[in-house]
This record gives sequence, C-alpha cells and structure tokens, in this order.
Amino acid sequence: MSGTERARKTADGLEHVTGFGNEHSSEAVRGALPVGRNSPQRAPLGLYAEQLSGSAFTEPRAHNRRSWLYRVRPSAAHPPFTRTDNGALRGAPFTESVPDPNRLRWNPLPEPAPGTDFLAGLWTLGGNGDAAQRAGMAVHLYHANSPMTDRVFSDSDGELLIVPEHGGLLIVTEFGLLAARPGHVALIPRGVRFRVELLDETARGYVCENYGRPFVLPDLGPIGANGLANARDFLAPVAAYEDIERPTEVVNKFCGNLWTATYDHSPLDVVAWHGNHLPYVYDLRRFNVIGTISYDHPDPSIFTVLTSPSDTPGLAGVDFVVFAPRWLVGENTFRPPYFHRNVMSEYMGLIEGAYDAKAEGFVPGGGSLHNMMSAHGPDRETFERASAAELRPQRIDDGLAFMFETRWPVTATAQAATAGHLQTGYDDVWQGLERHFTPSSGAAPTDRP
Ligand SMILES: O=C(O)Cc1cc(O)ccc1O
Ligand SMILES: [Fe+2]
Repeated sequence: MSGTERARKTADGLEHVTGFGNEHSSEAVRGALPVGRNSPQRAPLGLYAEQLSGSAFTEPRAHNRRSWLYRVRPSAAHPPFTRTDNGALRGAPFTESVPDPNRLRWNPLPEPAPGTDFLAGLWTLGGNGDAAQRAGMAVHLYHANSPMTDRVFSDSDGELLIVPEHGGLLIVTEFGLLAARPGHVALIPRGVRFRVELLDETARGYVCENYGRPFVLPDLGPIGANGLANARDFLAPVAAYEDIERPTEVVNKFCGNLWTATYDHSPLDVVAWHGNHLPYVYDLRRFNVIGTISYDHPDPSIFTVLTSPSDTPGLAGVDFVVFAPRWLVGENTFRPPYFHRNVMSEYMGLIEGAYDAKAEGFVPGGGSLHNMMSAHGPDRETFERASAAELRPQRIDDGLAFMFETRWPVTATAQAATAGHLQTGYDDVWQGLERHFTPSSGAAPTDRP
C-alpha cells in the first residue's frame, strides 16, 4: 500500500490517514491517482474514474462532500437489483406501531443463529423520520457469528454509525480497511459499499442509521479551539482493493427495503481515491471529557461526539453522545443524571460496565428508550445513594455508555415492542422514591456552597 499522503499505522497494523472531514487521497498502486485533474481522457493504469457524491453538487463548500474513485470496473456495470427479504431490518417511516410514551428497556439481543453475518444480524429497534425525505434516524442492533463472504452491503438511505459492544469488526470498504473494536465507533457514509469480517468469534453492537445531514463535530463555542472529540483522532483508511472475479452478492438498502444483485466481481475494487466522503473510525477513549469543576450536573450535550445538524441551529436530527470515564467533583451537587423530561428523545446503550444513573438492569448490549417528554432519571437506588454520598472527588471509570438523542420521538418496531428481551416492570426502578417534603424543616431554598 502506498499512500499519496503520509499514512499512520495503528495498533491493528492498519494504515490510516487522520483528521475529520478532511480532503484525503490514497493509492494502493503507485500512479493510480490522476494528477491535476479528476477525470482524464484515460484514467491511469486502465482504471475507471467515478464520482461518489454525499451532498448536492451545489451545497456550500463547507458542507460539500464527494470522493473520486479509481476502480477496476465502474459501479454502473451491474445487473438489475431485485427485492430480497428485509430480515429484521425496518426502515422509516415507522408505521407498524404507534409511538409509545412509556419508558422502555431491553436486554441484549439473543444469540444469533449459526451462520449469521453482520447484515443478516441487523435488527431494527425503531426510529423516526422518512428515509425518502432524508430526515430522521433509526436504531438498529446487530449480532453476528460469521463473516460476510462474497457479500457486500451499501445503504442509500443514510450513513451508518456502528458502535461495537462485543467483538471486533474488520470493515472492508471501497476506500480500504478499518478495524473497530468495543470502545470504537465506525462510520460508513451513505452509499459506500462494505463488508464486515469478525475479529472475534462473535460480534454484537448498535447502529445509528442517520437519514439526515451527515454527522459533523459539534461547535465548541466558549470551550475554545480544542476538546470533546478532537479532529485529529478520526482515522480514515488508505486505499486497498479486492481483485476478485467470482459471484458477489451486493445488497442495497433503498427507502427501507433490501435489494440484491449478483455481480461477477467484487465491487470493492477501488485502487485509488481522493475526497472527503469517507469512512472513518474513532476511539471513544480519546474523548476529551469536559464537565463541571464547581457545582451542578451539566446537560449531556457537553458529551456530544458527533451531531447531525438540522436547519434550526442547535436542534440536531440526532446527536451521538458518550458517557466516558471522568472525575466528578461538583460541590453540594446531586452528581448522577438528574430527574428530567426532555423534548428530545433518548436511546441509550451500554458498551461496557455500568452507567451512573442506573444501579441495575441497564446492561452491556441492552438499551433504553426515553421518548419525548417521558419522565426519567436516576433509579431509586442511585437517588438514595447519591443523595447521601460524601462528596469527595470521585472517578467514574467503570463504564462506557452512549446516547443517540434525536429531535423526533422514536417509534419502536413491532418486533422491539413484543421482543422477549423487552424488560417488563422497568417503571419499577422509580417506585419507592419516598416523599421527604417537610415544610417545617426550614431548609434554605438556595443552599449553595
Ligand atoms: O437520561 C440519561 O441518563 C441521559 C442523560 C444524562 C445526563 O447526565 C443528563 C441528562 C440526560 O438525559
Ligand atoms: Fe435523559
């Protein structure tokens, strides 16, 4: 592999180019990338030139996303696609059930049947918006025990933010190879073809399918020029191609449904590329956590890794938020997440360990849905413990949780609403919160340090 810009090797032995949203370029064979033009009369080495657009041609430069691919065969050379079974995948609009105002919580997906690959193992929990309108999001889970062999997937409906919880993934994309292990997230842009191999025997995790504007880093405002997820920690692959001449199934998700075509070659045959519509991985342990060093519990927007903006400033189609190891030092403060009702809808998952608002029942691989305006917060046990705790500096380092927070309510699919792994009695975690109100006790209403 020879990168046209200096590539960096990471622990997985893979080379990467670094940075968020950058123009990168890479060639797996020296001389494959045309110099000084995108579309020469004859592309180098007998390759075909092809543009992949992730934004309208005319979007402002800051939002414009496209990559040029130099490939063995043009993507256009393919047989017709026909409908195939959607399996447990569902798409927006989510109309098979009514949106539920109740607080819902799930245990992890059951073990997959033998021979389940990443694509077959995708299971839709719910979502909102409309894929055809390019607005909204879906929450999927996956479980897999087999590699995708001679099988490639692409999603025309949106980008896929993959959050492994168990087992590592080797993601073979048109742009090259990415490894994503628990604690990493991987992003596959809209339309990019890829297949997933397993780095461990089984794999399990979460996927946010974002139909709306592509994820970007949030603005930092008064935080300044650095912090939260730093752009330099995002890793894109270097060019690597498959030269495989045997039948390969290409599955495309289009407006909620799966379509299939059998090519006579692997379409992961891109020898060189340049552009900014690229897959990437990010290690959540690199997240620079910012929080209070005085009092009160800041809103979790301070933990935003990536945001998909809408046309309204500050109102995300979906935010991806991480609850990473950090110190809690707030004085005279109830330190875990507060009781709240939120106009945004919150789906939460757990990558490892425990989450500081829930003593029990919220487990790695499981998830909770707190829809628009539903009342939630610390469970009884957490409330009682944190209200009485001695407020020494405390390090929270026994868990990695995340949230997909979206502007629209999440409608659970029928399979999620009736799943055996849907917990019953989740409401009970807030039962037994006793009344303590004693009007005569005379506590100072503004009892600040
Ligand atoms: O509900 C949750 O646990 C997520 C969350 C965390 C937090 O620290 C503050 C608000 C919030 O919604
Ligand atoms: Fe919340």
